[in-house]
Amino acid sequence: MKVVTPAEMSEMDRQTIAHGIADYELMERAGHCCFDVIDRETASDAKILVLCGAGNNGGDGQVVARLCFNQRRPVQVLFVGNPDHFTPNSERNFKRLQDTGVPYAFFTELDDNTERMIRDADVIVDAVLGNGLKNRPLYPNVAALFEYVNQSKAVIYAIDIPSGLRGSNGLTVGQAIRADRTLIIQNPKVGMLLEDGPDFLGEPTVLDVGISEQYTDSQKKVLDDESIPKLAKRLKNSNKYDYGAVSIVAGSRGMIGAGLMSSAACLRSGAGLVTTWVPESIYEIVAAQMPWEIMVKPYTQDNVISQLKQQKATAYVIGPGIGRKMLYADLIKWLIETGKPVVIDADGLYHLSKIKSVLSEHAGPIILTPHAGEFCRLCEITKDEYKENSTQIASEFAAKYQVILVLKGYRTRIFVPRGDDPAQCEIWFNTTGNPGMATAGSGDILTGIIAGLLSQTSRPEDAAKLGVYLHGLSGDMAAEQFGECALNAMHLIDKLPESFKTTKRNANE
Ligand SMILES: NC(=O)C1=CN([C@@H]2O[C@H](COP(=O)(O)OP(=O)(O)OC[C@H]3O[C@@H](n4cnc5c(N)ncnc54)[C@H](OP(=O)(O)O)[C@@H]3O)[C@@H](O)[C@H]2O)[C@@H](O)CC1
Ligand SMILES: Nc1ncnc2c1ncn2[C@@H]1O[C@H](COP(=O)(O)OP(=O)(O)O)[C@@H](O)[C@H]1O
Ligand SMILES: [K+]
Repeated sequence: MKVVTPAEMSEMDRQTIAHGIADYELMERAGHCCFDVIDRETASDAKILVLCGAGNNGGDGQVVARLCFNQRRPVQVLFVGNPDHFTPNSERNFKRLQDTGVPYAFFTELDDNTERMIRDADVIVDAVLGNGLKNRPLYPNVAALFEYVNQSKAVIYAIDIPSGLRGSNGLTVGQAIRADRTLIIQNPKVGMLLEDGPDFLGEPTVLDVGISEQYTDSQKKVLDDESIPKLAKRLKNSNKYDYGAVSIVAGSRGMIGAGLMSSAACLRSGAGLVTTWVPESIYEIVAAQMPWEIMVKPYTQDNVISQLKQQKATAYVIGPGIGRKMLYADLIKWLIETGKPVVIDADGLYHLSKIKSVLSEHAGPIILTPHAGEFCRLCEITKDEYKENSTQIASEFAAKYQVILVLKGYRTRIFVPRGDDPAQCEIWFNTTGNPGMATAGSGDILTGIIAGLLSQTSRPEDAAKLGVYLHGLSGDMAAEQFGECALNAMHLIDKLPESFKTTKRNANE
């Protein structure tokens, strides 16, 4: 399924209409689909209040109200928007609403009457602002209304997108409806998956109203059980060298756990051989704690490259827990020059940010796994610039440097460049994971998983996609067992076997 921007959604609407489905018919379908869900989930005597804007989102709301009324449900409409600005289809539905006899009122300000309407409602349907939201502050009376609605006890259903939430980036225009359920028309919008979007959305359901995603060339897609790549079956006639030898440069004094976690996750993800390189000063203690299967080797600032040269590796990791005291620029340059796949994470990204130009030319695949802060440093942008426009900036970065970018967050995105046009960059939005994973070491484990998979496939992007998906799935399984609060990074490693097994596409091992 594609993820779209509001502009791409509008183009899909336009093309679908141009190809023969009348816009009034589309609105009718959208309203019917929303009504079906609400009708199914709501007690027959629940008092329903539908808030309708002047645009087509409000038109969808009017259809819902009419259908509720026809089913003898207690329903009324509050118009939040100037009726002089009705779109033609809203206007047409307004006439039908009047003919049907649905009770309605016009909102002017938050007075006793509107407060009572909201207080009395069991269900509030938010159809004020949808895909046509513009990035300007709400009028103060509407902002006050939204605040009051958000405090109500009613179950809130948002149609298409919670009003006030920006479909482009998940920021609000200052205030937005905080929905319990969002009934998404046809395709998820980018902003539903980023920043505040998921918290305002509540529980989402995507409704198929017959708008076709073939009418957009959006390269943004949902990464789910259906779309994850498949690992090749292990041949009987194979040995450990067929599944890669990963060299991991990780850990420093005070941060020994990072290397342990990355390495253990890498091993669990199927790498044939894992060697972990640590500074001499922590060698003894790391070696004592490392799983038996993993080789641990010491290095110093002076001999690190010559040491690594002696060990044949099919993929490299640099970063988890390496800190900022030692110098890693030469090592990073050398790793990139080997032409082998390299995963750069955590403080590896800090060191990389000082020598970013080394990315300009590279032969082998590079996977970078920054969280938002690390990415901002790498791109020299502010947090606000990131929030406003992260999808565009990250596409440009991935295309410019020809790297696979794993941009971590609640819904981690994997950017896979296709040529040097950022518009062609594939963006995969992961669907697994939960806030319980916001815990120390969780990222180190992701890096290990990706490296382990990288050593078993010739398609690095597959390792990134599958790694992110399985990491999140392990997190969901751990949250299911322990709850989000008590979830620790090590639980993710414990759950890896189960997540590998239950992933449909890998279950035929
Ligand atoms: N055929 C189709 O296209 C289909 C569309 N469908 C539905 O239509 C929805 C999109 O409808 P849309 O394009 O009419 O825009 P919509 O979201 O109603 O908003 C426009 C109104 O909001 C106002 N407004 C905007 N920003 C504002 C702000 N910051 N603060 C305050 N007001 C603001 C704006 O005011 P104006 O800027 O004109 O003064 C105007 O009145 C989509 O989400 C889906 O539900 C489905 O039925 C399927 C078929
Ligand atoms: N709120 C959240 N919901 C889902 N996943 C999260 C959340 N916060 C963090 N994560 C995931 O946990 C990992 C954290 O990585 P990172 O910030 O590098 O942590 P660390 O450096 O402690 O290992 C990432 O994979 C990220 O996607
Ligand atoms: K809405």
